[in-house]
Amino acid sequence: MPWCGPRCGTAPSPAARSTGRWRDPRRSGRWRAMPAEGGAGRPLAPRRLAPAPAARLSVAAARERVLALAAPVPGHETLPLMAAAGRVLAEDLPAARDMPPFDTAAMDGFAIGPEALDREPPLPLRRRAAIPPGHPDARPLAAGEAARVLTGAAVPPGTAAVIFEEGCRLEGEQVVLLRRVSAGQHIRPRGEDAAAGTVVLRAGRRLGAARLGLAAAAGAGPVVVRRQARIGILSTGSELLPPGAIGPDGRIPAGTIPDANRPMLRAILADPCVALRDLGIARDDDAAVAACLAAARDLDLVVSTGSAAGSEADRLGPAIRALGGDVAHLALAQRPGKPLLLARLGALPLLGLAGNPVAALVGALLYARPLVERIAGLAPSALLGQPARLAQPREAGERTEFLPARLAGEAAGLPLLEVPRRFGSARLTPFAEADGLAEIRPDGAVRFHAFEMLAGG
Ligand SMILES: Nc1nc2c(c(=O)[nH]1)N[C@H]1C(S)=C(S)[C@@H](COP(=O)(O)OP(=O)(O)OC[C@H]3O[C@@H](n4cnc5c(N)ncnc54)[C@H](O)[C@@H]3O)O[C@H]1N2
Ligand code: MOO
Repeated sequence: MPWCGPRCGTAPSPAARSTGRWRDPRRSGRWRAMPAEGGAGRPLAPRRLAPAPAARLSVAAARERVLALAAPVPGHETLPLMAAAGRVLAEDLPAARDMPPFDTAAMDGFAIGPEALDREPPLPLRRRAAIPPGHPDARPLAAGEAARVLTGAAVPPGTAAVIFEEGCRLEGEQVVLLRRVSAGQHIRPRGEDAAAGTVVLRAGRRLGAARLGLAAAAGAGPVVVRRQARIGILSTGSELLPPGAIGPDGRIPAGTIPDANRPMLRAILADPCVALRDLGIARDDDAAVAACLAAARDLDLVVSTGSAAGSEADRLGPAIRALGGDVAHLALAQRPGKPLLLARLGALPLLGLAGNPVAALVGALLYARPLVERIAGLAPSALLGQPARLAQPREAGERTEFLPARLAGEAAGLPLLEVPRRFGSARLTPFAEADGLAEIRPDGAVRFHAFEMLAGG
Protein backbone atom coordinates (compact mmCIF):
# COMPACT_ATOMS: atom_id res chain seq x y z
CA MET A 1 0.00 0.00 0.00
CA PRO A 2 1.43 3.44 -0.81
CA TRP A 3 1.86 6.08 1.82
CA CYS A 4 -1.13 8.05 0.78
CA GLY A 5 -3.86 8.61 -1.74
CA PRO A 6 -3.06 9.09 -5.42
CA ARG A 7 -2.91 12.87 -5.04
CA CYS A 8 0.27 12.89 -3.01
CA GLY A 9 2.79 10.76 -4.94
CA THR A 10 5.84 12.16 -6.70
CA ALA A 11 5.02 14.03 -9.89
CA PRO A 12 4.65 11.88 -13.00
CA SER A 13 7.25 12.27 -15.75
CA PRO A 14 6.11 13.55 -19.18
CA ALA A 15 6.58 9.98 -20.52
CA ALA A 16 4.37 8.62 -17.81
CA ARG A 17 1.79 11.27 -18.52
CA SER A 18 1.66 10.17 -22.14
CA THR A 19 0.83 6.62 -21.08
CA GLY A 20 -1.53 7.73 -18.34
CA ARG A 21 0.47 5.67 -15.83
CA TRP A 22 3.42 6.54 -13.62
CA ARG A 23 5.80 4.58 -11.58
CA ASP A 24 5.91 4.67 -7.81
CA PRO A 25 9.66 4.53 -7.01
CA ARG A 26 8.88 2.93 -3.67
CA ARG A 27 7.27 -0.13 -5.26
CA SER A 28 9.58 -1.40 -7.96
CA GLY A 29 7.66 -3.23 -10.66
CA ARG A 30 4.30 -1.92 -9.43
CA TRP A 31 2.31 0.72 -11.20
CA ARG A 32 -0.25 3.12 -9.91
CA ALA A 33 -2.97 4.91 -11.78
CA MET A 34 -2.09 8.39 -12.95
CA PRO A 35 -3.63 11.11 -10.81
CA ALA A 36 -6.67 12.72 -12.34
CA GLU A 37 -6.18 16.31 -13.46
CA GLY A 38 -8.80 19.03 -13.47
CA GLY A 39 -12.30 17.76 -14.21
CA ALA A 40 -11.17 14.65 -16.11
CA GLY A 41 -11.36 11.17 -14.56
CA ARG A 42 -12.72 10.72 -11.03
CA PRO A 43 -14.58 13.66 -9.47
CA LEU A 44 -12.60 15.87 -7.14
CA ALA A 45 -13.73 16.70 -3.61
CA PRO A 46 -15.67 19.99 -3.71
CA ARG A 47 -13.30 21.82 -1.38
CA ARG A 48 -9.77 20.72 -0.60
CA LEU A 49 -7.28 23.04 0.95
CA ALA A 50 -3.97 21.36 0.17
CA PRO A 51 -1.69 24.04 -1.29
CA ALA A 52 0.59 23.44 -4.27
CA PRO A 53 3.85 21.58 -3.48
CA ALA A 54 5.88 24.82 -3.48
CA ALA A 55 3.87 26.03 -0.47
CA ARG A 56 4.51 22.91 1.59
CA LEU A 57 6.19 23.58 4.89
CA SER A 58 9.45 21.89 5.86
CA VAL A 59 9.49 19.89 9.09
CA ALA A 60 11.46 22.67 10.81
CA ALA A 61 9.08 25.40 9.62
CA ALA A 62 6.07 23.33 10.66
CA ARG A 63 7.52 22.82 14.13
CA GLU A 64 7.92 26.59 14.46
CA ARG A 65 4.31 27.17 13.44
CA VAL A 66 3.12 24.49 15.85
CA LEU A 67 5.20 25.75 18.77
CA ALA A 68 3.81 29.25 18.25
CA LEU A 69 0.32 27.89 18.88
CA ALA A 70 0.53 28.07 22.70
CA ALA A 71 2.63 29.50 25.53
CA PRO A 72 3.75 27.82 28.77
CA VAL A 73 1.03 27.61 31.44
CA PRO A 74 1.39 30.38 34.03
CA GLY A 75 -0.12 28.65 37.10
CA HIS A 76 1.77 27.11 40.02
CA GLU A 77 1.05 24.62 42.76
CA THR A 78 2.90 23.44 45.85
CA LEU A 79 3.63 19.74 46.21
CA PRO A 80 5.43 17.57 48.74
CA LEU A 81 8.82 16.68 47.30
CA MET A 82 7.92 13.00 46.96
CA ALA A 83 4.96 13.94 44.75
CA ALA A 84 6.98 16.28 42.55
CA ALA A 85 8.92 13.73 40.48
CA GLY A 86 9.04 14.81 36.86
CA ARG A 87 7.45 18.21 37.50
CA VAL A 88 8.88 21.60 36.51
CA LEU A 89 10.14 23.91 39.25
CA ALA A 90 8.35 27.26 39.23
CA GLU A 91 10.77 29.01 41.61
CA ASP A 92 14.52 28.93 42.23
CA LEU A 93 15.35 26.42 44.94
CA PRO A 94 17.99 27.47 47.50
CA ALA A 95 19.75 24.91 49.72
CA ALA A 96 17.99 24.92 53.09
CA ARG A 97 21.21 23.82 54.78
CA ASP A 98 24.89 23.28 54.07
CA MET A 99 25.52 20.29 51.84
CA PRO A 100 26.77 18.17 53.49
CA PRO A 101 25.52 19.64 56.78
CA PHE A 102 28.60 18.55 58.81
CA ASP A 103 32.16 17.35 58.23
CA THR A 104 31.56 13.77 57.20
CA ALA A 105 33.68 10.61 57.18
CA ALA A 106 34.02 9.35 53.60
CA MET A 107 35.43 5.93 54.64
CA ASP A 108 35.06 3.37 57.40
CA GLY A 109 38.19 4.06 59.45
CA PHE A 110 39.52 6.34 62.18
CA ALA A 111 39.31 10.08 62.74
CA ILE A 112 42.69 11.48 63.75
CA GLY A 113 43.91 14.86 65.01
CA PRO A 114 46.47 17.28 63.50
CA GLU A 115 49.35 15.83 65.54
CA ALA A 116 48.99 12.49 63.64
CA LEU A 117 49.28 14.04 60.16
CA ASP A 118 52.27 13.29 57.90
CA ARG A 119 54.01 11.10 60.48
CA GLU A 120 56.34 8.22 59.69
CA PRO A 121 54.44 4.89 60.15
CA PRO A 122 53.90 2.83 62.20
CA LEU A 123 52.19 5.32 64.53
CA PRO A 124 50.21 3.98 67.52
CA LEU A 125 47.17 5.98 68.75
CA ARG A 126 44.58 5.38 71.51
CA ARG A 127 41.32 3.94 70.16
CA ARG A 128 38.10 5.82 71.05
CA ALA A 129 34.52 4.48 70.93
CA ALA A 130 32.93 4.16 67.50
CA ILE A 131 30.77 6.95 65.98
CA PRO A 132 28.14 5.43 63.70
CA PRO A 133 26.20 7.55 61.15
CA GLY A 134 23.29 9.42 62.76
CA HIS A 135 24.89 9.42 66.25
CA PRO A 136 27.24 12.40 66.37
CA ASP A 137 29.67 12.63 69.27
CA ALA A 138 30.28 16.25 70.25
CA ARG A 139 33.35 15.48 72.41
CA PRO A 140 36.47 16.90 70.71
CA LEU A 141 39.22 14.50 69.69
CA ALA A 142 42.03 14.56 72.30
CA ALA A 143 45.70 14.56 71.26
CA GLY A 144 46.90 11.02 70.51
CA GLU A 145 43.35 9.70 70.02
CA ALA A 146 41.78 7.94 67.04
CA ALA A 147 37.96 7.68 66.97
CA ARG A 148 36.39 4.82 65.08
CA VAL A 149 34.08 6.36 62.42
CA LEU A 150 31.86 4.78 59.82
CA THR A 151 31.16 6.23 56.38
CA GLY A 152 28.58 9.01 56.60
CA ALA A 153 29.21 9.73 60.31
CA ALA A 154 29.92 13.25 61.57
CA VAL A 155 33.59 13.32 62.53
CA PRO A 156 34.23 14.63 66.06
CA PRO A 157 35.40 18.24 66.54
CA GLY A 158 39.18 18.52 66.13
CA THR A 159 39.41 15.91 63.39
CA ALA A 160 42.12 16.67 60.81
CA ALA A 161 41.68 13.58 58.60
CA VAL A 162 40.25 10.09 58.41
CA ILE A 163 42.42 7.08 57.72
CA PHE A 164 40.57 4.16 56.16
CA GLU A 165 40.65 0.92 58.11
CA GLU A 166 42.75 -0.90 55.51
CA GLY A 167 45.61 1.47 56.45
CA CYS A 168 45.57 0.49 60.15
CA ARG A 169 46.23 -2.46 62.46
CA LEU A 170 44.43 -3.01 65.75
CA GLU A 171 46.59 -3.93 68.73
CA GLY A 172 44.54 -4.21 71.92
CA GLU A 173 43.23 -0.72 72.74
CA GLN A 174 45.53 0.83 70.18
CA VAL A 175 45.18 1.66 66.51
CA VAL A 176 48.47 1.58 64.64
CA LEU A 177 48.59 3.79 61.54
CA LEU A 178 50.48 1.96 58.79
CA ARG A 179 50.75 4.86 56.34
CA ARG A 180 51.16 8.63 56.24
CA VAL A 181 47.95 10.65 56.31
CA SER A 182 47.57 14.14 54.89
CA ALA A 183 45.26 16.92 56.12
CA GLY A 184 41.62 16.58 55.06
CA GLN A 185 41.99 13.06 53.68
CA HIS A 186 38.67 11.12 53.47
CA ILE A 187 36.65 13.99 54.94
CA ARG A 188 33.79 15.61 53.08
CA PRO A 189 33.85 19.11 54.54
CA ARG A 190 30.60 20.75 55.59
CA GLY A 191 29.12 22.79 52.73
CA GLU A 192 31.61 21.52 50.13
CA ASP A 193 28.77 20.77 47.67
CA ALA A 194 26.82 23.97 48.41
CA ALA A 195 26.47 26.43 51.27
CA ALA A 196 23.04 27.08 52.82
CA GLY A 197 21.15 29.71 50.79
CA THR A 198 22.91 28.97 47.49
CA VAL A 199 20.44 28.41 44.65
CA VAL A 200 21.01 24.80 43.63
CA LEU A 201 18.14 24.49 41.11
CA ARG A 202 16.79 27.17 38.81
CA ALA A 203 13.11 27.73 38.04
CA GLY A 204 12.14 25.96 34.83
CA ARG A 205 14.17 22.83 35.53
CA ARG A 206 12.37 19.52 35.50
CA LEU A 207 12.71 17.49 38.70
CA GLY A 208 13.99 14.34 37.02
CA ALA A 209 15.67 11.68 39.14
CA ALA A 210 18.99 13.51 39.64
CA ARG A 211 17.46 16.94 40.32
CA LEU A 212 14.87 15.46 42.66
CA GLY A 213 17.74 13.85 44.58
CA LEU A 214 19.54 17.19 44.63
CA ALA A 215 16.43 18.96 45.94
CA ALA A 216 16.07 16.37 48.69
CA ALA A 217 19.78 16.61 49.59
CA ALA A 218 19.38 20.39 49.76
CA GLY A 219 16.73 19.90 52.45
CA ALA A 220 13.75 20.94 50.34
CA GLY A 221 10.31 20.43 51.86
CA PRO A 222 7.26 21.19 49.67
CA VAL A 223 8.27 22.62 46.28
CA VAL A 224 6.52 25.11 44.01
CA VAL A 225 6.01 23.61 40.55
CA ARG A 226 4.18 24.64 37.41
CA ARG A 227 0.66 23.33 37.25
CA GLN A 228 0.12 20.44 34.87
CA ALA A 229 -0.67 21.18 31.24
CA ARG A 230 -4.29 20.14 30.62
CA ILE A 231 -4.35 18.37 27.31
CA GLY A 232 -7.38 16.84 25.59
CA ILE A 233 -7.09 14.01 23.10
CA LEU A 234 -9.77 13.55 20.48
CA SER A 235 -10.37 11.17 17.60
CA THR A 236 -12.64 12.15 14.73
CA GLY A 237 -14.48 9.90 12.30
CA SER A 238 -17.86 8.15 12.15
CA GLU A 239 -16.08 4.90 11.25
CA LEU A 240 -14.29 4.66 14.61
CA LEU A 241 -15.03 2.29 17.47
CA PRO A 242 -13.56 2.97 20.90
CA PRO A 243 -10.31 1.04 21.34
CA GLY A 244 -11.02 -2.40 22.75
CA ALA A 245 -14.75 -2.20 21.95
CA ILE A 246 -16.28 -4.95 19.84
CA GLY A 247 -19.81 -5.52 18.57
CA PRO A 248 -22.33 -7.65 20.54
CA ASP A 249 -21.61 -10.64 18.27
CA GLY A 250 -17.93 -10.35 19.03
CA ARG A 251 -17.20 -8.88 15.62
CA ILE A 252 -16.30 -5.41 14.52
CA PRO A 253 -19.46 -3.94 12.91
CA ALA A 254 -19.34 -3.48 9.13
CA GLY A 255 -17.61 -0.35 8.00
CA THR A 256 -16.05 0.44 11.33
CA ILE A 257 -12.44 0.26 12.48
CA PRO A 258 -10.95 0.40 15.98
CA ASP A 259 -9.63 3.78 17.07
CA ALA A 260 -5.87 3.18 17.04
CA ASN A 261 -4.88 6.81 17.47
CA ARG A 262 -6.06 7.74 20.94
CA PRO A 263 -4.05 4.96 22.62
CA MET A 264 -0.96 6.22 20.78
CA LEU A 265 -1.60 9.84 21.71
CA ARG A 266 -2.15 8.82 25.31
CA ALA A 267 1.17 6.94 25.40
CA ILE A 268 3.13 9.67 23.65
CA LEU A 269 1.74 12.58 25.67
CA ALA A 270 1.67 10.87 29.08
CA ASP A 271 3.97 12.78 31.41
CA PRO A 272 4.00 13.85 35.07
CA CYS A 273 3.64 17.44 33.79
CA VAL A 274 0.50 16.64 31.82
CA ALA A 275 -3.11 15.97 32.86
CA LEU A 276 -4.70 14.18 29.92
CA ARG A 277 -8.43 14.34 29.28
CA ASP A 278 -9.93 11.80 26.92
CA LEU A 279 -12.46 13.63 24.76
CA GLY A 280 -13.48 10.43 23.01
CA ILE A 281 -14.55 10.13 19.39
CA ALA A 282 -16.34 12.89 17.48
CA ARG A 283 -18.55 11.58 14.68
CA ASP A 284 -18.38 13.39 11.35
CA ASP A 285 -21.06 15.98 12.10
CA ASP A 286 -20.73 19.49 13.40
CA ALA A 287 -22.91 18.97 16.47
CA ALA A 288 -20.86 15.96 17.59
CA VAL A 289 -17.62 17.90 17.15
CA ALA A 290 -19.09 20.89 19.01
CA ALA A 291 -20.18 18.63 21.90
CA CYS A 292 -16.65 17.21 22.24
CA LEU A 293 -15.12 20.69 22.12
CA ALA A 294 -17.58 21.96 24.73
CA ALA A 295 -15.95 19.53 27.16
CA ALA A 296 -12.57 21.04 26.34
CA ARG A 297 -13.03 24.76 26.99
CA ASP A 298 -10.91 24.78 30.16
CA LEU A 299 -8.01 22.89 28.55
CA ASP A 300 -4.65 24.29 27.44
CA LEU A 301 -4.67 22.32 24.18
CA VAL A 302 -6.63 19.73 22.24
CA VAL A 303 -4.72 17.26 20.08
CA SER A 304 -6.98 15.56 17.58
CA THR A 305 -6.48 13.06 14.81
CA GLY A 306 -8.40 12.77 11.58
CA SER A 307 -10.32 15.41 9.70
CA ALA A 308 -7.07 17.29 9.04
CA ALA A 309 -7.16 17.17 5.25
CA GLY A 310 -10.42 19.06 4.89
CA SER A 311 -12.65 16.85 2.74
CA GLU A 312 -16.40 17.29 2.94
CA ALA A 313 -16.62 14.53 5.58
CA ASP A 314 -14.04 16.27 7.77
CA ARG A 315 -16.17 18.32 10.15
CA LEU A 316 -13.53 19.48 12.62
CA GLY A 317 -12.55 22.64 10.74
CA PRO A 318 -16.10 23.66 9.77
CA ALA A 319 -17.39 23.03 13.30
CA ILE A 320 -14.65 25.19 14.82
CA ARG A 321 -15.36 27.97 12.33
CA ALA A 322 -19.08 27.71 13.05
CA LEU A 323 -18.29 28.19 16.74
CA GLY A 324 -16.36 31.36 15.88
CA GLY A 325 -12.84 29.89 15.83
CA ASP A 326 -9.97 30.21 13.35
CA VAL A 327 -8.67 27.27 11.36
CA ALA A 328 -5.57 26.87 9.16
CA HIS A 329 -4.93 23.78 7.07
CA LEU A 330 -1.22 23.28 6.43
CA ALA A 331 0.42 20.93 3.96
CA LEU A 332 3.84 19.68 5.05
CA ALA A 333 6.74 18.53 2.92
CA GLN A 334 6.81 15.23 4.78
CA ARG A 335 5.43 11.75 4.39
CA PRO A 336 3.42 10.48 6.14
CA GLY A 337 1.54 13.27 7.83
CA LYS A 338 1.20 15.81 5.07
CA PRO A 339 -1.98 17.51 6.32
CA LEU A 340 -1.91 19.38 9.62
CA LEU A 341 -4.63 21.55 11.08
CA LEU A 342 -3.96 24.44 13.45
CA ALA A 343 -6.94 26.07 15.10
CA ARG A 344 -7.99 28.37 17.90
CA LEU A 345 -11.38 28.47 19.53
CA GLY A 346 -11.44 31.39 21.96
CA ALA A 347 -8.40 30.79 24.15
CA LEU A 348 -8.23 27.10 23.29
CA PRO A 349 -5.61 26.03 20.73
CA LEU A 350 -6.08 22.83 18.76
CA LEU A 351 -3.54 20.77 16.86
CA GLY A 352 -5.15 18.45 14.31
CA LEU A 353 -3.00 15.55 13.13
CA ALA A 354 -3.70 13.47 10.04
CA GLY A 355 -5.94 10.48 10.67
CA ASN A 356 -3.97 7.65 9.09
CA PRO A 357 -2.44 5.92 12.11
CA VAL A 358 1.19 6.16 11.03
CA ALA A 359 0.68 9.80 10.08
CA ALA A 360 -0.89 10.34 13.50
CA LEU A 361 2.02 8.58 15.22
CA VAL A 362 4.65 10.60 13.37
CA GLY A 363 2.71 13.84 13.87
CA ALA A 364 2.31 13.18 17.58
CA LEU A 365 6.04 12.53 17.97
CA LEU A 366 7.22 15.41 15.79
CA TYR A 367 4.69 18.11 16.67
CA ALA A 368 2.24 17.27 19.46
CA ARG A 369 4.80 16.09 22.00
CA PRO A 370 7.09 19.17 21.65
CA LEU A 371 4.09 21.52 21.82
CA VAL A 372 2.80 19.81 24.97
CA GLU A 373 6.30 20.06 26.46
CA ARG A 374 6.34 23.79 25.75
CA ILE A 375 2.91 24.28 27.33
CA ALA A 376 4.08 22.33 30.40
CA GLY A 377 7.05 24.71 30.75
CA LEU A 378 9.65 22.25 29.44
CA ALA A 379 12.10 22.83 26.63
CA PRO A 380 10.51 21.21 23.55
CA SER A 381 12.62 18.17 22.62
CA ALA A 382 14.75 18.86 19.58
CA LEU A 383 14.43 16.55 16.61
CA LEU A 384 18.08 15.63 16.40
CA GLY A 385 18.38 11.95 15.56
CA GLN A 386 21.62 10.18 14.80
CA PRO A 387 23.19 10.06 11.36
CA ALA A 388 22.54 6.52 10.10
CA ARG A 389 22.74 4.24 7.07
CA LEU A 390 20.11 2.16 5.39
CA ALA A 391 20.83 -1.55 4.94
CA GLN A 392 19.11 -1.43 1.52
CA PRO A 393 19.70 1.75 -0.49
CA ARG A 394 16.54 3.78 -1.16
CA GLU A 395 15.83 6.65 -3.44
CA ALA A 396 15.08 9.85 -1.54
CA GLY A 397 11.70 11.42 -2.25
CA GLU A 398 10.67 15.05 -2.71
CA ARG A 399 9.44 15.14 0.87
CA THR A 400 11.15 14.11 4.09
CA GLU A 401 10.08 10.55 4.81
CA PHE A 402 9.67 8.91 8.21
CA LEU A 403 9.71 5.12 8.10
CA PRO A 404 9.61 2.37 10.69
CA ALA A 405 13.21 1.26 11.23
CA ARG A 406 14.85 -1.68 12.94
CA LEU A 407 18.44 -1.48 14.15
CA ALA A 408 20.39 -4.15 12.31
CA GLY A 409 23.90 -3.41 13.58
CA GLU A 410 26.41 -0.81 12.62
CA ALA A 411 28.36 0.22 9.52
CA ALA A 412 31.37 2.56 9.58
CA GLY A 413 30.40 3.69 13.09
CA LEU A 414 26.81 4.51 12.09
CA PRO A 415 23.63 2.64 13.04
CA LEU A 416 22.52 0.40 10.19
CA LEU A 417 18.77 0.53 9.65
CA GLU A 418 16.44 -1.98 8.13
CA VAL A 419 13.25 -0.54 6.71
CA PRO A 420 10.44 -3.00 5.90
CA ARG A 421 9.73 -3.65 2.24
CA ARG A 422 6.03 -2.91 2.66
CA PHE A 423 4.78 -0.01 4.65
CA GLY A 424 2.21 2.75 4.41
CA SER A 425 0.55 5.47 6.42
CA ALA A 426 -2.31 3.16 7.42
CA ARG A 427 -0.10 0.15 8.26
CA LEU A 428 0.97 -0.20 11.86
CA THR A 429 2.22 -3.81 11.63
CA PRO A 430 5.80 -2.83 10.59
CA PHE A 431 6.07 -1.05 13.92
CA ALA A 432 5.86 -4.35 15.79
CA GLU A 433 9.59 -4.83 15.21
CA ALA A 434 10.67 -1.21 14.82
CA ASP A 435 13.17 0.42 17.17
CA GLY A 436 12.44 3.92 15.94
CA LEU A 437 11.93 6.06 12.88
CA ALA A 438 14.27 6.43 9.92
CA GLU A 439 14.18 9.96 8.56
CA ILE A 440 15.16 10.19 4.90
CA ARG A 441 15.56 13.75 3.69
CA PRO A 442 15.19 14.83 0.08
CA ASP A 443 18.99 15.28 -0.14
CA GLY A 444 19.41 11.60 0.84
CA ALA A 445 20.65 12.26 4.39
CA VAL A 446 19.44 9.57 6.80
CA ARG A 447 18.80 10.03 10.53
CA PHE A 448 17.66 7.53 13.12
CA HIS A 449 15.24 8.61 15.84
CA ALA A 450 15.14 5.94 18.55
CA PHE A 451 11.69 5.60 20.11
CA GLU A 452 13.23 6.18 23.55
CA MET A 453 14.35 9.62 22.34
CA LEU A 454 10.92 10.38 20.86
CA ALA A 455 8.77 8.85 23.63
CA GLY A 456 7.11 6.66 21.00
CA GLY A 457 8.23 3.07 21.69
N1 LIG B 1 -8.18 13.77 -2.19
C1 LIG B 1 -7.26 13.62 -1.22
N2 LIG B 1 -7.45 12.67 -0.33
C2 LIG B 1 -6.54 12.53 0.66
C3 LIG B 1 -5.39 13.35 0.73
C4 LIG B 1 -5.24 14.36 -0.24
O1 LIG B 1 -4.29 15.15 -0.24
N3 LIG B 1 -6.22 14.47 -1.20
N4 LIG B 1 -4.48 13.15 1.70
C5 LIG B 1 -4.41 11.80 2.20
C6 LIG B 1 -3.53 11.78 3.30
S1 LIG B 1 -1.88 11.89 2.91
C7 LIG B 1 -3.95 11.61 4.56
S2 LIG B 1 -2.82 11.44 5.82
C8 LIG B 1 -5.34 11.54 4.91
C9 LIG B 1 -5.58 12.53 6.02
O2 LIG B 1 -6.89 12.70 6.18
P1 LIG B 1 -7.57 13.23 7.50
O3 LIG B 1 -6.61 13.72 8.49
O4 LIG B 1 -8.62 14.16 7.08
O5 LIG B 1 -8.09 11.91 8.11
P2 LIG B 1 -9.39 11.10 7.86
O6 LIG B 1 -9.85 11.32 6.46
O7 LIG B 1 -10.31 11.43 8.93
O8 LIG B 1 -8.83 9.64 7.99
C10 LIG B 1 -7.84 9.13 7.16
C11 LIG B 1 -7.73 7.62 7.37
O9 LIG B 1 -7.33 7.38 8.68
C12 LIG B 1 -8.28 6.54 9.38
N5 LIG B 1 -8.37 6.98 10.78
C13 LIG B 1 -8.76 8.21 11.18
N6 LIG B 1 -8.75 8.24 12.52
C14 LIG B 1 -8.35 7.06 12.95
C15 LIG B 1 -8.16 6.48 14.24
N7 LIG B 1 -8.37 7.21 15.35
N8 LIG B 1 -7.75 5.21 14.34
C16 LIG B 1 -7.53 4.47 13.20
N9 LIG B 1 -7.68 4.97 11.96
C17 LIG B 1 -8.09 6.23 11.82
C18 LIG B 1 -9.56 6.76 8.65
O10 LIG B 1 -10.43 5.70 8.82
C19 LIG B 1 -9.06 6.91 7.22
O11 LIG B 1 -8.82 5.65 6.65
O12 LIG B 1 -6.15 11.87 3.84
C20 LIG B 1 -5.75 11.23 2.60
N10 LIG B 1 -6.73 11.54 1.60
O1 MOO C 1 1.00 10.44 3.72
MO1 MOO C 1 -0.55 10.93 4.53
O2 MOO C 1 0.13 12.44 4.79
O3 MOO C 1 -0.91 9.32 4.56
O4 MOO C 1 -0.11 10.78 6.16
